[in-house]
Amino acid sequence: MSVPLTFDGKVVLVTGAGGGLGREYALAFGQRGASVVVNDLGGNAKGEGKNSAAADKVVEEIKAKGGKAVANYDSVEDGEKLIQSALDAFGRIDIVINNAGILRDRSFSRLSELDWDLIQRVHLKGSFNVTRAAWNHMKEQKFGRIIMTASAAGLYGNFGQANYSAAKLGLLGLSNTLAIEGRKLNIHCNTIAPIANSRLTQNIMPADILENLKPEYVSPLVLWLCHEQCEETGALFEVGAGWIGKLRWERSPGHVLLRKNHPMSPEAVRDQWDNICDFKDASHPATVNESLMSMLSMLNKEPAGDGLVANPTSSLGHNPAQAVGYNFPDHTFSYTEMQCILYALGVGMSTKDTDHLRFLYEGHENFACLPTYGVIISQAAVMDSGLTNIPGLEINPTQILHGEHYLKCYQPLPTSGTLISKATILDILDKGSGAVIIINVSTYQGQRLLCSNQWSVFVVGAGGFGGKKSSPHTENTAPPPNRAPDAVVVESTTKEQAALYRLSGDRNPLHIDPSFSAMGGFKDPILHGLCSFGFASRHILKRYANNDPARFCAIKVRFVKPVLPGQSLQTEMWKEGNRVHFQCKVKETGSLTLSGGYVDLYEDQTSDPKALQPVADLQSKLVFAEIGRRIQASGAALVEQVKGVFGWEITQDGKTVAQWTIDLKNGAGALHEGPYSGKADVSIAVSDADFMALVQGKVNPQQAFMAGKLKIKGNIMLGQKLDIILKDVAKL
Ligand SMILES: CCCCCCC[C@@H](O)CC(=O)SCCNC(=O)CCNC(=O)[C@H](O)C(C)(C)COP(=O)(O)OP(=O)(O)OC[C@H]1O[C@@H](n2cnc3c(N)ncnc32)[C@H](O)[C@@H]1OP(=O)(O)O
Repeated sequence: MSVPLTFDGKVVLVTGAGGGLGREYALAFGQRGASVVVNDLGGNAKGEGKNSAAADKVVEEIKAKGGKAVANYDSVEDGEKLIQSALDAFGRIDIVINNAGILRDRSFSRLSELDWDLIQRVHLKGSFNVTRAAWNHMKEQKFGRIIMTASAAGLYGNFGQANYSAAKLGLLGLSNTLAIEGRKLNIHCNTIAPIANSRLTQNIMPADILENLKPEYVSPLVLWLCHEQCEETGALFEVGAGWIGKLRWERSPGHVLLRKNHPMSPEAVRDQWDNICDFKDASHPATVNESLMSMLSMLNKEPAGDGLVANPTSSLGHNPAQAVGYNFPDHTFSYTEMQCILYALGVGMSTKDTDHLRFLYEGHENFACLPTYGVIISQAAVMDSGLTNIPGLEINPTQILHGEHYLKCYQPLPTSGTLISKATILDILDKGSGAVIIINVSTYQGQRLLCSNQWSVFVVGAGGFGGKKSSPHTENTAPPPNRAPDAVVVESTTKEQAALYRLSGDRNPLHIDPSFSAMGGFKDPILHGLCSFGFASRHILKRYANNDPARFCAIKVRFVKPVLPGQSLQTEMWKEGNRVHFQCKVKETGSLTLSGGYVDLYEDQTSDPKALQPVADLQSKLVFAEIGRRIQASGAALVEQVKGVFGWEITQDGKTVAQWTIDLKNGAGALHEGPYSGKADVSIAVSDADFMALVQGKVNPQQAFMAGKLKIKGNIMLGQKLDIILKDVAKL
């Protein structure tokens, strides 16, 4: 035998409980252990008069059966008083049954404003007042059950009941939203439409069924919906004569009328009327999101271009030009080795590739940060302050796509540190189908510029504001040479690629939340553009720069089509001097996703020392800069562990004129000098004469170092693993 449902310890308020359905609910709750507040004003069906007898009688009935009950005679318009009765008598309120109601039936032409107002005040506002007074108590105790009473007149309409129908369907709307707001608080709200013996039913139902329209056939549903075991919320039931049915919305698949070259017009609606009203393949949206998504899925079936929905309502705000020159607040970004590793995983690196280990393992002797991590640092400078708070701009976040990107690296990124970024809106372009916001971000470590980024943010549907079409400030893409690619790499992204990539910082819901991406016009969340960019750039770094981050100078690309997590990326590369042109396709579909891309590489000095260019007249014009290659040193076994390659570059008028590298594979005696303590910032010391000889390529830097003519100066702490970062080049 199943366990009976009881309500011990629970306090129930039933409004309009002096007779009919309300009385039945009150008795049933009382019988099953609940403490009951029996509310009834004691007026007649039209809401006239007052009489305490009805409520008192029900209280007595409950008590006679051993139950607990008190009476309340207030109008539901004074909701606070009803709840106060429950608190005064029983100390809490758990369940509210909004049942009280009156009728003022008249055909619509005779309906007065008073008829309208009275009905709204008792049914809709009364239920609101009572429920709101109970809400915070339920919220605090994390339990609440609420019933709203609608009616078939509200669901379907009924002659002479315009006021009543409106209030009854209004209660359903109220209940739907309370169910959403209460879900996390364990407050459930459901609506019932009891089928009563009325003029409506009298004409269409057989007499034996009408006899069965008894209140005791409704209360079991109400009790179940109010029990703590019941999970149902936000639902609507018709109930009567021993039958219970659940209702939901049904929507026809509908028909998209707006197409390229086919404007919306009343004639188009007329011509498609049958299709609009055809319920074959109907859907049953239960939430706003579901409703929107099924609508968008219809739109996506239409050829609106690249899977995107035309969005004629998107705009860029009242004064886009005002935003040009806007400076975002300076942004501080701190990160550790772990974030470098997380980013490397996010752009598809794997321990399956042993040469990826230097980006995935902080203990690796050449552990490094991928150069494209610079995009994450720069993005935070914009996103942390937000694109939606810029004076003059009003951007719909669901319409933002990454259009193009340019990254220039001046120094390899440290594997941890605190960097400062400065971001500015450089220009805003009107591209017709969208607006492009160009944002420059420069990232510094102290005073040294490490990298700069140029973001082209495409706001779909926000064009046509009369702005300029192009900007002299933008870095341009470059088409690939007209020949078959020199190299092709195909690599699969995973289904979780976007979920993993976003952990590095780009939390745009477009890449994870189906309802958000649906609002952007996509069937499924799409991969971050910069994730595909990360894949492609490391394909090039591996193929043409031996995975050496110090050789990565710059990258530019346009995002032409979205990629879905799980699709494979095919990077096609063409080498032209120090520039590697590239483009990326989605292998499964063959469509181009990254176009006009290029990576510029710094000269390779490690493999070909002879490539060092002698420079004639540097004496007074040298600008020193370090290229920041890192050496790892650790503890007692310092000599063996100080391995690797380091180097620096010299620039003249902002251009690189010489780069040197030194291989420490054979030991680094100079590091043995001095007390090993303190910080690990070091500099290079070299004499004037040796310096010029080095610059002119007359001396091999490796030999100069081994001969002690080139020294590393700085302190190292024993017993700790350290990154030695070349800070400066100093002349002795
Ligand atoms: C700093 C923080 C900012 C954060 C922002 C980024 C946050 C991220 O989380 C968001 C992402 O990662 S989104 C994913 C990556 N991006 C994409 O998938 C976009 C793919 N591209 C498209 O869909 C279309 O190209 C599309 C929709 C962009 C354009 O298609 P259409 O509207 O059909 O345009 P079309 O008719 O081809 O061309 C019209 C004019 O626009 C120019 N244009 C086209 N694609 C562009 C693009 N990708 N970038 C910039 N400009 C672009 C065309 O050149 C043309 O202009 P003109 O007439 O002057 O030649």
